[in-house]
Amino acid sequence: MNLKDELEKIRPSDQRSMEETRKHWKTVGKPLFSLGKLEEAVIRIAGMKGTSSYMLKKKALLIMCADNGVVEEGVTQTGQEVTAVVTENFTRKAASVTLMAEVAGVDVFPVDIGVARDVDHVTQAKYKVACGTRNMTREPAMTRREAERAVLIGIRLVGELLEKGYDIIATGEMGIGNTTTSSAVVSVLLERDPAEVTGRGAGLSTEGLERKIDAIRKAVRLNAPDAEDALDVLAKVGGLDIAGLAGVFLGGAIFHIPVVIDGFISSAAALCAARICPDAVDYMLPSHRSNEPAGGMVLEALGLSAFIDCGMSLGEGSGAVAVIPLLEMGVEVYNRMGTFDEVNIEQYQELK
Ligand SMILES: O=C(O)c1ccc[n+]([C@@H]2O[C@H](COP(=O)([O-])O)[C@@H](O)[C@H]2O)c1
Ligand SMILES: Cc1cc2nc[nH]c2cc1C
Repeated sequence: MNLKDELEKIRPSDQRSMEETRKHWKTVGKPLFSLGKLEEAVIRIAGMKGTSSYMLKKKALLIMCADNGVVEEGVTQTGQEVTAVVTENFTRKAASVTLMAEVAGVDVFPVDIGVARDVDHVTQAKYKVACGTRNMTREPAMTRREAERAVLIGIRLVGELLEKGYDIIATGEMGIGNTTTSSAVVSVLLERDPAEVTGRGAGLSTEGLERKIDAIRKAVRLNAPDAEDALDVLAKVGGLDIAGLAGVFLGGAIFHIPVVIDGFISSAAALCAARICPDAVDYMLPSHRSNEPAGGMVLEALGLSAFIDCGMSLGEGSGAVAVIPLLEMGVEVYNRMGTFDEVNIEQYQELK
């Protein structure tokens, strides 16, 4: 698999299917546009799938798990060993998102793309690019080749889920230190000062937050990532989880499957994918606005608006899984609700 060849397969979403869906919504026996963003999502998914007639039956959550060398700089409240523990808990239904996924009927696929130690029962070792990244305040987090391998793994995993019959993919990640790498990536790509886009992650003291901002400044100064080259940014100041997820977003566009963005880290990956191939945004769906300070900022840069805003900052795919039932409800009304004629109501006129 070659990244350039894969990217050439990406086309914008299908306008005709979107137009048909938009037209049908106007005949559904309810006040026009009253399901708001859900109606738009149903229209956008039609464009992604290239048909106005579809269902969201099989739902998957892909969780990219990886460690980050920058943790050595004291930028996190917990040690990096937590990454492996939570990763293993995904396979035992003992993590928060696995309980949420059970409620939503979403199948969970944890992927060890770069956890520092070997983890049990997680998708095969073939996906592990490295045992964590290097400390970006001292050297590039990874080589360009490693970043590209992680992106290609993300693409490949989407292809495998398509073969298994999945209709929609939620994204998630687990990696102590990945809010530091995400803030670094976002600060470079959006040309923002690190202080504006950096928060407390999974809980950090005010002193720790200062160290985190300093570490990002140091890493960006030392590695000088090229803001015009998202793969360079990923390699120098990103992480294997972010690179893998960027691949998942690109994979959605290649295989015509909607991919749901989760929180801040997942949004940073979506931004990288959008910079690598702008048409990939057509295949992304937002979920929630993360409580990290730049959560909303990244969605805005992507031209997307969150469905829910409830102060979440858990990651793992929790926000993406939370909106799946909402999306299914939108599709259900679109497919099964009677038209004005069928429910004996005279059709409303669209206000001019
Ligand atoms: O998704 C988010 O918006 C989010 C915001 C803050 C923290 N997290 C989760 O917390 C971990 C990263 O936090 P930290 O402080 O170790 O960088 C990582 O495993 C993420 O899943 C996730
Ligand atoms: C316990 C724990 C669970 C997490 N899930 C996602 N990030 C996390 C960070 C910690 C510390």
